[in-house]
Amino acid sequence: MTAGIEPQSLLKVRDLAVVLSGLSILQGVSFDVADTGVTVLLGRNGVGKTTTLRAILGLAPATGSLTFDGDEIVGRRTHELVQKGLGYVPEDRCVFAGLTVAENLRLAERTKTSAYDLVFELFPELKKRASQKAGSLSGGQQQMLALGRVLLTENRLLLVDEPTKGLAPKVVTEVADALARVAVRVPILLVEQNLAVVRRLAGDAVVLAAGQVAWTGSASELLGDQDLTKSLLGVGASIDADGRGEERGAHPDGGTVGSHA
Ligand SMILES: Nc1ncnc2c1ncn2[C@@H]1O[C@H](COP(=O)(O)OP(=O)(O)OP(=O)(O)O)[C@@H](O)[C@H]1O
Repeated sequence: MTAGIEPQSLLKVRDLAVVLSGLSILQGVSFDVADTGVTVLLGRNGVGKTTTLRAILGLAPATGSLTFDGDEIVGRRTHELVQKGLGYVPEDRCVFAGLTVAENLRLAERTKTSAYDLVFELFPELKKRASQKAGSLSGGQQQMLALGRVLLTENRLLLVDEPTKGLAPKVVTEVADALARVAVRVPILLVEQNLAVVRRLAGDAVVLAAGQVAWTGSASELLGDQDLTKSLLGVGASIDADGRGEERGAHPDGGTVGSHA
């Protein structure tokens, strides 16, 4: 960070509540997303991380307050939020397998001045593979295509859900490097279970537990405290072959967040 320039809040989440199928999924969630770098949303399986991203995007019915770039956006429709500069990379990436890389990118164009130069600078592989069917890309390449799509337009904030899930360790590192390059340009609210990736990327961390905020602070502070990490996330572990961990005691250098205790 440049001396004297403090990060500002780009998104203020206050008292966010979501009820789905009669079940209270989020109860009074409040946190800030800085206007630079990566803010990571952590928590054990099923605590409401994806629901939080979906509520911000107007994809889940929410009450409370969401102030984005100074405007109240709670209850706004998703297409309006996309026009305001919220970009979403969902967990399943949503690339069109039967279309080429170029066609997938073209579908994301919103203006004539789409930022292809930036996308190909960050992800040269996408240019090389422009005529390849997206379904035949590796998992990591598909993730880069999904990131490339949200970078084509001038988004103010990217919401990225578990981009390294199911990827091999080497590819996890590539995707983490890609996210680091992206985060220099656009702030990211990231749901990520792999703590090595969190350590590599995150500035601020928000930990959810059972639909509420259990802890906020810096990611390095959280991961530097093994007892805290273990109590909040039930972790840690060394990374195994598929990049996921298993619980073997608290070693937050690697490992992935566990299930509910
Ligand atoms: N449409 C729905 N109807 C009812 N319950 C839902 C619905 N969608 C999600 N849930 C429940 O809400 C809770 C939070 O789900 P969510 O996907 O937000 O958790 P998460 O923290 O992202 O989990 P994971 O780490 O496993 O992806 C879960 O118990 C889930 O079963």
